[in-house]
Amino acid sequence: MADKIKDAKIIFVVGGPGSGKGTQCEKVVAKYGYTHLSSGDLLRAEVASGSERGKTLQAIMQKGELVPLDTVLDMIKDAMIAKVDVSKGFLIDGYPREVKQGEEFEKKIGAPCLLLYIDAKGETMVKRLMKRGETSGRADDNEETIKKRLDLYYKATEPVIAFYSSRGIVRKIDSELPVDEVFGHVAKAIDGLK
Ligand SMILES: Nc1ncnc2c1ncn2[C@H]1C[C@H](O)[C@@H](COP(=O)(O)OP(=O)(O)O)O1
Ligand SMILES: [Mg+2]
Repeated sequence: MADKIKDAKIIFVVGGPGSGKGTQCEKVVAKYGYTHLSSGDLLRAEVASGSERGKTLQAIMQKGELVPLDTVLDMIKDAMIAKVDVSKGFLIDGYPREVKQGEEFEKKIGAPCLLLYIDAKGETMVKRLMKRGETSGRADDNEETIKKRLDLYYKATEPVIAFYSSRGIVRKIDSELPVDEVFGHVAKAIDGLK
């Protein structure tokens, strides 16, 4: 099983909260038959299940902090194994948040062939999240937590981008554009994969 995952295409999708990662991943799934795994969605599903682990996670996420590395990674790996036979590849959305997470992912699962850096301005992300908060029901889509998530994002993500840039696999995507135009650039990056 683990070997099969190694043969699959793995794309990291990185960007701030509200930058449009989920929106673009959905479109990639529809066009390319990839499996979309959002670390945030996996964690929220665990919270919704009401398990003990879910309760601990909820407390961390409500504060806008990062969940322990091994927890996220185990959840991603389990989800990948479940889908490996029916996927053209995997979109790992919202991960890695830190360089260390990326290194652990490669040790336990495999190496990414592409990192899509979904880039929007801070003010744009806040606006989109406030709007999403009206309907998302997400405990972290409120103004105070949004600010914390953005601060943490900027601190933690810049080193991640630098790390993978040095490998030449980062494609920066301007996510200020309308959704379909953003997707045009995303599709170009994926079509460029061998
Ligand atoms: N290019 C774009 N232009 C306008 N709105 C966008 C956009 N991409 C996403 N949105 C909207 C959809 C959501 O309500 C909100 C956040 O998008 P999302 O895909 O949930 O972000 P993320 O998964 O990165 O947190 O912004
Ligand atoms: Mg998302």
